[in-house]
Amino acid sequence: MLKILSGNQVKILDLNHQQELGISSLELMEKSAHSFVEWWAGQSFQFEKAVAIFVGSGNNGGDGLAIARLLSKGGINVNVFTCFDSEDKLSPDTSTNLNLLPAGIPVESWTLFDSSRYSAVIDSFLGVGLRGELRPKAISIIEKINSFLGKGPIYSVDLPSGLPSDESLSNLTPVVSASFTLTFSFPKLSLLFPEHASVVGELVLLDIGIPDESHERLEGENYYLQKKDVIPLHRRFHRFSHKGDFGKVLIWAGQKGKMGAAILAAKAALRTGSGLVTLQIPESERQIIQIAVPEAMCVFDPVDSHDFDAIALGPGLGQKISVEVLSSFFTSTHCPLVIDADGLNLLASHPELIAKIPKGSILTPHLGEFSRLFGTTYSSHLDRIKVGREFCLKYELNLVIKGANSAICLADGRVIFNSSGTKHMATGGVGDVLSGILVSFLGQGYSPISAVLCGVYHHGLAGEIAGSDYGRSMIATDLVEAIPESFLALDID
Ligand SMILES: NC(=O)C1=CN([C@@H]2O[C@H](COP(=O)(O)OP(=O)(O)OC[C@H]3O[C@@H](n4cnc5c(N)ncnc54)[C@H](OP(=O)(O)O)[C@@H]3O)[C@@H](O)[C@H]2O)[C@H](O)CC1
Ligand SMILES: [K+]
Repeated sequence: MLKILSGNQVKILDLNHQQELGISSLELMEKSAHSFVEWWAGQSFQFEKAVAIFVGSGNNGGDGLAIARLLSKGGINVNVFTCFDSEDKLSPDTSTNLNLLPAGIPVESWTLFDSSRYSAVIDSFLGVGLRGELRPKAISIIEKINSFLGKGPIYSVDLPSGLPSDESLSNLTPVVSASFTLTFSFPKLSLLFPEHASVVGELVLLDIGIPDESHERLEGENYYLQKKDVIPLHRRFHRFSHKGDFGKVLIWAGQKGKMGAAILAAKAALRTGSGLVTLQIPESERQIIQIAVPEAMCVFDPVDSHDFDAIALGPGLGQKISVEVLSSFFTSTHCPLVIDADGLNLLASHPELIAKIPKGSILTPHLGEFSRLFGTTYSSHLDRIKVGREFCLKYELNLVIKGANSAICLADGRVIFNSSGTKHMATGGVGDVLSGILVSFLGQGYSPISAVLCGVYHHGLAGEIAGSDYGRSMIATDLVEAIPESFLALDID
């Protein structure tokens, strides 16, 4: 799995890579520029006017100069806008790239940029080298770049200029508001925070040939979950496998008027491959379940939890369950649980029960549920993750902080950011689907860590698949129906 390093570690990463493979920093910059231009070529852009490229004096600016040369070579009309006072301020590789720029490319001061004359802007002013408060001139440059907003796309190189790589900003005013951020080697941590979504735009990770192992050798507990990581975690079944091998799961969910949550969770568990799904629901609501999900069984009284391989608790449940019932359920249950929605709200009201939850269980709060569970509203994702991580280490639980790039805090102290998903998943019932997917993997004998990684990744991928068909019209049922395609995309049968 790809480790997410800090901005300060980028220089060490590059140096190690250079020493091991004999690649110079200039060659690495060239690779970065090539990866950007290859991505660009795959987008089939049709721009009528020129592309403006803002370049700073550090290596982020050097990337921009190399990109300018390569785009121009490919027939694209580019103008370079320099964000430095004198050439002796340039980093050595940036200076080399300025000298390599073909004579025909106009090079002007950033002050002369007229937003009406360009079709697109590339922002390679500041990258991971930003330190401390932005100086006034840098703020003016960022405002100049942002004067292009509404006139065309802004492509930020590595980071939107002004965004620190590892901090959470409460005020995003002096930050470039990118349409796309194309980040090299690993996603910088701050690109994954919900409070920065408006300046990051679409996030694209570009490979510049530094292997995952080189990242792994450096300190850090944050990781980025990708398709290649998830494939080997799946259990393989054979032709003699029977429905018992695929697990017996219980979903304790639903109340009058909220049976949709129970239906979505049950359907998701079945589509993820559960052999037997039982719903624990109020008896008055049984008909809707038997009609909507004929494959599922229903029970109406508390059951013996030993009969199940995994249990999900919470979707549409309401909060009428007594603390005594919940306490004895946790104490008598030994299989891992998935706790969501009202299950989390019950825990928020009775935090003394948290220590009784079976180890390895998975809690899946969205940001609102997270605030209730931890008793504070966090505006900084960095703070949220820190608290979540300590919680998981203390109680040996796993936590999925849901959202774009869901952050998964594992019981072993790692924090894993998911790469799959789409903005179209922000619709009712999508969380219930995740509960069903997770309990299904747990029931199939996956370890809690494999279950949470596979589950969160599939959920996002199914969302992408359904989103590509339905766009903003996507509903949670479409996501359930896309689960089979997400298995096909990973070649899991
Ligand atoms: N492995 C990789 O990912 C590679 C990434 N590359 C690119 O390199 C940059 C990092 O380059 P670096 O030279 O370390 O730093 P930057 O270009 O991001 O920033 C340096 C400039 O920032 C100015 N600065 C710093 N702090 C401030 C501030 N508070 N206000 C205003 N300006 C600031 C600094 O100016 P000084 O006057 O302080 O020197 C520099 O101008 C990375 O992001 C990638 O894009 C490599 O190309 C290949 C490998
Ligand atoms: K930048």
